Amino acid sequence: MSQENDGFFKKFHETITNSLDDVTENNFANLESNTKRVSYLCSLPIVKNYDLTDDLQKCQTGGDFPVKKDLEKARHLKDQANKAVQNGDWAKAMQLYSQSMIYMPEKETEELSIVLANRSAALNHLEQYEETLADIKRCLALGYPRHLRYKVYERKARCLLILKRNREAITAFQDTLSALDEATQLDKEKRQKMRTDSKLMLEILNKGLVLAGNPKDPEPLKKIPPTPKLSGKHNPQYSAASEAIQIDYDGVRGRYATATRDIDPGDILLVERPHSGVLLAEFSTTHCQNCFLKCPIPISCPKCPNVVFCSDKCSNYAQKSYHGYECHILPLIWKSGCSITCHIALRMITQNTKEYFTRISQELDNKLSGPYKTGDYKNIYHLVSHEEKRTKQDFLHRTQMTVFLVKLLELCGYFEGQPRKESVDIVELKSMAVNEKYKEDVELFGGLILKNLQILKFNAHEVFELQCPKPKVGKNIIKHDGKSVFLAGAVFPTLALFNHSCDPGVVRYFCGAKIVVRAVKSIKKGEEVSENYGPIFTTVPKEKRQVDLKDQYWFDCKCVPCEQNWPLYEEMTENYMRFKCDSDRPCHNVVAVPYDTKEFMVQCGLCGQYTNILKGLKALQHASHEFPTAFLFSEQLLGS
Ligand SMILES: C[S@@+](CC[C@H](N)C(=O)[O-])C[C@H]1O[C@@H](n2cnc3c(N)ncnc32)[C@H](O)[C@@H]1O
Repeated sequence: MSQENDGFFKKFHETITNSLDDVTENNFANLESNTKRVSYLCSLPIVKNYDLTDDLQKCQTGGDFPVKKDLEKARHLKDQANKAVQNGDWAKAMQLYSQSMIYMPEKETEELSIVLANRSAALNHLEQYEETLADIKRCLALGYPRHLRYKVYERKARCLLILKRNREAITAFQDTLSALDEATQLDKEKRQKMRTDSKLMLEILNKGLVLAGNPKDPEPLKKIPPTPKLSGKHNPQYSAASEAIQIDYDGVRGRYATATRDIDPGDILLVERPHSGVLLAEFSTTHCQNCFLKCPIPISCPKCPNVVFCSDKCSNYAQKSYHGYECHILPLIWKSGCSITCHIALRMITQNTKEYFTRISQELDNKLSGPYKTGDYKNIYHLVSHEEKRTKQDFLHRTQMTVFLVKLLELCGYFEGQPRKESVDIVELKSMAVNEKYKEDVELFGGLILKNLQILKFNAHEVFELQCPKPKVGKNIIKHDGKSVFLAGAVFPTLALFNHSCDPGVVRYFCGAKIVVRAVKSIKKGEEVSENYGPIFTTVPKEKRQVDLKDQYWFDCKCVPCEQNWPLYEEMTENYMRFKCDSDRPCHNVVAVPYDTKEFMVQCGLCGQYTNILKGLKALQHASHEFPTAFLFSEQLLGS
């Protein structure tokens, strides 16, 4: 994935890089800490005085980039939705009301409540009863006009009836009756009819409840699929992982996972939510900003039209942590063209308070102790960053990104400890200079962001959504044309402790933002449990795998397929079986044997020794019984 796409950051990077003289570059290269690197770059006049005005003006006029709420647009969309209702197109109406809601300014509470009430009617027609109830709750909370409330109470009562929540339906019919007293604009006859109907329903429901022995209402339906559970108990030290895994260490490979017991194919070894995860800009109004689930019935942000949420829970969480700040700067992040990695590095800060980092800053360099928790930034801070191997150019580039991200933190109010009230005008980012009064904040948060950027290169994962159009059903087969779509980037601190193999023991997939890691083969107690960072031996030649892994993750892969030079799938013909040379001499050759051979001792073409193939055949038979599809799928790490 490319580091940046076109945007104003690229120009900033090129200008600064080309303007630094040798002395300044050497001064920078001699700095020994991230804090010093950021402070130094921030103090350079060329950086402080860098003028962004022109670039930003261009951004503002370039295309329909949504930045602020827009009452006119919201009203237009509402009118369109009303027309769709008249045509009986409830699905279109639902979409248009959702769009209207996204653009409606927060202060237009009554109009917003009407849009929500209308959307609840569309949802009711679409038989989305739980969602209808949720919108009714929201519209009432926003102060839906009293003289209209009878409509939503009656709708609520009928939804609850369908959901067999009869006790709640009784309350809703009672509310309908009370609301009818205030329905001043409703035709007298209609009002009377509605009153009679509601009373009748109350009578039937009350009698029904008594006859049934006053049963409790069923629980509301939950639509989110349950997250798979770990096989066996949680590891007491690494609670996102199963007890079947432990984390070991050696001087060459660093930390890596090993099996504490025999692991079977299909075992779930890890289920982890991201420490931080960021949705790509192109999915910001189709998927939940917080959990990445698709949002056919979105909830909007009260302040900006740039993101949507799938539920009040996700919305409340995001508003209270990162989105309160990012609401102001998201358009700037996207327009800057900086990578998703930069955004995750920033999110790792905005999701926690300034006080949190100030409090833990003294402990960050201490050795890790206590349970390893996904939400604990201290664990992130200790992930591999290969700081000692970095070049001056690498530091310079990442420090420039940091300068920009620190500026964004200033703009959104982070250094003041709370999100700013008024929205940021894009031209406020006139230069990269940060107010002198935030000098200490620049040091602390600049240092952390620069560290985050280094860590993310080796430890972030791409988050995918599996998109499956309707399966094609043929004679005796069901064919899915599913494809993985890159949706977001995230860092999973426990999974980040797994090392790579070109013949991995696990695959990973996603349930919303949570990652699930399952074994794809038998792994014996004491063996390493490796994941795959992208290149797999079956499809990528050894030379390319070695180069890519060295280039992106800075290690020499010595996994078995690399050491023994296993062939690609396409190089394997059905006419030959392949066996590792099993001679007593150290030989890495793979011996090709015709499948119809009558011999069981075959001679290696390299060392001349003989290998007994019966042992290998037996192992092969055993493995194919246990788990025939070893390689379900594997996605790349984010590496940038
Ligand atoms: C995601 S981290 C894996 C955990 C890491 N070993 C640790 O100590 O935290 C990726 C880094 O681990 C190391 N690594 C991963 N797989 C490796 C392997 N097969 N052999 C040697 N080092 C490996 C490399 O330094 C790589 O940049």
